[in-house]
Amino acid sequence: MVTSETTLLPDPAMPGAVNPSDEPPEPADVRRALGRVRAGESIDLDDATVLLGVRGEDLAALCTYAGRVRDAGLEAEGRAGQISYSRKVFIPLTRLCRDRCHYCTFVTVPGKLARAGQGMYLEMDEVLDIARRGAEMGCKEALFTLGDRPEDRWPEARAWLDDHGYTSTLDYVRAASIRVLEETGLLPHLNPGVMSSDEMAWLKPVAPSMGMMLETTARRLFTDKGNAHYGSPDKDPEIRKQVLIDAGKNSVPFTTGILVGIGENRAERADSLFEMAKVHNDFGHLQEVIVQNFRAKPDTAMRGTADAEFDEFLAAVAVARLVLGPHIRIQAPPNLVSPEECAALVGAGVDDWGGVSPLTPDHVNPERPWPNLDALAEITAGTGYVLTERVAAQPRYVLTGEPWIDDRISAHVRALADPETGLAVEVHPVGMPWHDNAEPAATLTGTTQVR
Ligand SMILES: O=c1nc2n(C[C@H](O)[C@H](O)[C@H](O)CO)c3cc(O)ccc3cc-2c(=O)[nH]1
Ligand SMILES: C[C@H]1O[C@@H](n2cnc3c(N)ncnc32)[C@H](O)[C@@H]1O
Ligand code: MET
Ligand code: SF4
Repeated sequence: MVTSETTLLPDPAMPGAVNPSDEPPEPADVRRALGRVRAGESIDLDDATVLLGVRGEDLAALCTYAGRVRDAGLEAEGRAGQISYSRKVFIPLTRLCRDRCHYCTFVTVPGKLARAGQGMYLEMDEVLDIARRGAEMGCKEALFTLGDRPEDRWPEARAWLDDHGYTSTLDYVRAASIRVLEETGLLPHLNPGVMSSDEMAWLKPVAPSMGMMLETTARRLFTDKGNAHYGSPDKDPEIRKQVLIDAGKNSVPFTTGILVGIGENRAERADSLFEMAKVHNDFGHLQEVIVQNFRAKPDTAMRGTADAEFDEFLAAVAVARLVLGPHIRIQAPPNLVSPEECAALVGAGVDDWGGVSPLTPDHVNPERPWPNLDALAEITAGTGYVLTERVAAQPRYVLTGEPWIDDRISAHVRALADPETGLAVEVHPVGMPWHDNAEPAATLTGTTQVR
C-alpha cells in the first residue's frame, strides 16, 4: 500500500461523528443507564458513553429527562421557561494563528491577507466601527474571537504589533477591549485561545467573561498525524484543561465546550464532559458549556469528513445536560442546524443560544447565517419557551459581582444589566470611562469619598 508521509490531510473517508470505534450500545446497557437517569441518579462515564449512542425511542426518552433537568435549573434561578441569548457583534481581531486545526476555515496566512488587500489585524478604527454600529442596533457584547498567538509563527504579525506599539496579540486584545468599553459601552467577551493564568488575571478587568472551547480531551487527535489537531500546539488537551483550571482560580466567568464530530469517539466525548463537570465542581466558574456540531468547510483539510450526524449531536446535548447538571447553561448555536433541529435541541436540554448578531457574520461558520432575532424568538416560542436577552456574563455572575466581575468593569456591566434578574435591559450601550484602579465605583454612584 502506498501511503503519503508528507500530507497532513486526513483520509477523505474518515467518518465524522460516528467514529469507527463506536458500535451501537448493548440494549441491556441502555436500559440500565436510562433507568438511572429516570430515577434521577447520577451517571458515570460508562453510562454516559452508552447514552451518547442511543437512537429512536431511547433518544426521545433521554431528551425528555435532560429537558426536565434544564427546567429544574431555570426554576431554581427564578427564570422558568426562559432561553437566553446575547446580542453581539463578532470582532475577528486577527485570523492569523500559530495553529492549523484541520476543521478551521477562519485561519489564514499573511500572503493571502496581503493579496486580498487586508491587514494582518483589524485596525483599532475598524474594531470601534463594528462595535459602534452594533451599539446602534442594541448589541451588548463584543465577541473577540481570534487566532492563537500568531506572532509566534508569523513575522508579519510580530511586525504589525511592533509598528502599532503592542507587545503581543493579547496586549492588543486588552487595548481594544478598553477602547470598546470607553467608546461604545459594549461588554467584551474574550475568546483568544489558550491564555496563561497571569494573562487571564491581566485581562479580567477589561472583560466580564472569557471563553475557550475545550474541544475534546482526546489527545490522539493532537498527537497522531492526520487527525484534526495534529500540528496545533494550543489544542493539546492537557494545556486546555489547565486553562479551565486557571480560569477557575482567577474566578473568571468562563465559557467552554466541546466540538462534536471531529474524530473523537463516544467514550472520549463522555470523558470531555466529565472533565468540564470536574473543574466546575472545584471552582463554580463555568457559566455555560457550548455543545457545537462540526460543520465541514470546503477549503479545509477535513472537507471530506461528514458533518456531525444530528441524532449523534442531539444525544451529546442531552448527555451534556445530565453530566453538567441543572445550574450550568447548555448552549448550542442556532445557526449550525435547521429551525426544526433547533426545536429538538431545546427538547434535549439546551437553555442558551449563545451570541447572535444582527450585524456581523459568524466568522467561524461564515456559510451559516444566524436566524434573525424575530425568527429565533418564534422558534423558541414554538417550543414553549421565551427568548430572553442576557449580557456576555450569565445572570448568576452578574448578580453576585465580586469576585467574578472586577470592580473596574462593574459599572459597565451594571449599565446593561437588570439589578433584579442580571439579564439585559432594553438600552443602547454608551461608552463609559475605564480606569485602571478599583476606586472610581464610589464616584460613579455619587458617594462622597472621605479621605
Ligand atoms: O459566533 C460565534 N460565537 C462563538 N462564541 C461566542 C458565544 O456565542 C457567546 O457570544 C459567548 O459565549 C458569550 O456568552 C464562543 C465563545 C467562546 O467562549 C468559545 C467559543 C465560541 C464559539 C463561537 C462561534 O463559533 N461562533
Ligand atoms: C470558536 C470555536 O469554533 C469551533 N469551530 C471551528 N471550526 C469549526 C467548524 N468547522 N465547525 C464547527 N465549529 C467550528 C471551535 O470549537 C472553536 O474553538
Ligand atoms: C477561531 S477559533 C477560536 C479561538 C481560538 N483560536 C481557539 O481555537 O480556541
Ligand atoms: S480553530 Fe482557532 S486555534 Fe484552530 S486554527 Fe482556527 S483560529 Fe487557530
